[in-house]
Amino acid sequence: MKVACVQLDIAFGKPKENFHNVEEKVRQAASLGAKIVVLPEMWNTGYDLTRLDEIADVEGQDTKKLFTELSKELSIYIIGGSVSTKKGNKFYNTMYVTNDYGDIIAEYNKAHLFKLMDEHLYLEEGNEKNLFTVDGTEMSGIICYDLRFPEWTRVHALNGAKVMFIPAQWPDKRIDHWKILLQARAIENQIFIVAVNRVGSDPNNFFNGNSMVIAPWGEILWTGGNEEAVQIVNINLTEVEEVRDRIPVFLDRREVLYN
Ligand SMILES: O=C(O)CCC(=O)C(=O)O
Repeated sequence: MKVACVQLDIAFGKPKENFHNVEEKVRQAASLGAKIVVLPEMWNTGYDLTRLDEIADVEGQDTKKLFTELSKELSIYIIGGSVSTKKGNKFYNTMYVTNDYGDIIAEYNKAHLFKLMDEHLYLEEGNEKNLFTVDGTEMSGIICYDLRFPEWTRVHALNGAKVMFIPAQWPDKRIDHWKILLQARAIENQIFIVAVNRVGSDPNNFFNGNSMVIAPWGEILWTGGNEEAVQIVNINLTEVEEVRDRIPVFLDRREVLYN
């Protein structure tokens, strides 16, 4: 299955520019043969949180329109990273997922808000898991800081996810944590991890990419550099069962000990 990681720079607080860039890159990914296209976190506005009332996507309308149209036209799944949304009078960090017919098959609000970037002051946290099916295979998506909570990844794996997508705006100063945690989550859950970080900078942080695709045995299939990139990576889904046969972690769990 061909997955495209779209590692983007993001224009701070400028949704129009970002929509333009995203459309161009998604088209490029499709032309390279991608079946699934993955975007980074909060790509519409960046972390321009004080202006959300002006710039967040109201009810996700603009994002949903772009994704449904592109997915249908190009016959691709879009794992839409995330966008800042306004739903009712509240703001969220929201992932939309569309299938290759242009239907929205998932909508997820980031569950763990990141205090170091003031998310808790402006955004509401989500309370639902995020599971969806791509060509018959169960997959899932969490967002950035969610990665630091192994129980959150585990609960998705226990619910059948064989691939986990993780869009992010993870700053360069903690990029070692990003790489190690991604690899650990792949190995401990015996799943594919497809993690897409942004590049560039905003008024508070520098982002050096290092998007990653990791196989269930822990092999790193691709690591991005620190510039924009549209990278196709082929993942072989049968590896999940092969790895689980080799070391049957899920059969050996002792649920009774964990509460
Ligand atoms: O956990 C981290 O170090 C980074 C998290 C983050 O940047 C985010 O959740 O937006």
